[in-house]
Amino acid sequence: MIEVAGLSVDRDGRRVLDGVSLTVGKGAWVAVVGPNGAGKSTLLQAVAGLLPYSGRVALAGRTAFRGRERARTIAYAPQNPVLPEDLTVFDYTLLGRAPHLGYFARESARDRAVAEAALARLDLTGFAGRRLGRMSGGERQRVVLARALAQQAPVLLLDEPTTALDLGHQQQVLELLDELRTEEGLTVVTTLHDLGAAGQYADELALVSGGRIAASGPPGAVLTADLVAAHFGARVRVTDGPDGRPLLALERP
Ligand SMILES: Nc1ncnc2c1ncn2[C@@H]1O[C@H](COP(=O)(O)OP(=O)(O)OP(=O)(O)O)[C@@H](O)[C@H]1O
Repeated sequence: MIEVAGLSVDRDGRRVLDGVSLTVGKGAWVAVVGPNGAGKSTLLQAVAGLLPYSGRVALAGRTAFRGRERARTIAYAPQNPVLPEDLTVFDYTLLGRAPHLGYFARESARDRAVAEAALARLDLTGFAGRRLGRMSGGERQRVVLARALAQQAPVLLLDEPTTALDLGHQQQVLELLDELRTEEGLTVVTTLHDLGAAGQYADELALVSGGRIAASGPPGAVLTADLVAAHFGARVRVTDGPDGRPLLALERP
């Protein structure tokens, strides 16, 4: 579903991604992990077509998109979105339907139903009439995810979708993404700072470090104490969980 080959990106004249290659199959969940400034968000933005790059990015075999076609293929939720403070939660979520509307067309009853369903999945039904400027950080983050879901694109690119969420909502969002890919065949790419969550949910991890892919593969191959020490400068103990997925615990140096 996503094929990235030899992807390089320069920002302010500095190479921040250098020859990155990554393949994500339909229905797969790849977690992009790595230290601060490694290039994770840049990778997602380039795949979403929001940054100029060199190299190849193909989505469902296509490299060129016209108009709103890309937005019908990919829903992207940024790490730090700028939200219009006066817009209501419902109207913001409804913006996710824009790629499906004809020019000058109004949203249909079905578009409104899709937006309502997305809000319900993120526990936000009671907030539909609230203005975005009056929401907490975690509530706003869930609204951004609701808008991405309302887009009904087959590929979800989510930059740190759980950072502002309390533990219960983190689990809810991660379970929801798992359900979307296993039951509806969506392809999911997330950046995740929480390596434990990445190891529990993704089927593959891509470790980005210094603008390159330093390691990739199933969670057990990437979440090793040595790789975590080498790329994050952190000391962790890794054990096998009951399902064979790695469990990480921080160890004091
Ligand atoms: N708008 C920008 N203009 C110029 N340089 C940028 C911009 N955004 C990010 N960078 C630089 O590009 C590099 C990669 O940044 P990026 O945001 O992709 O990292 P990241 O891995 O997502 O980091 P974090 O974990 O801190 O979110 C960093 O060196 C960063 O300073």
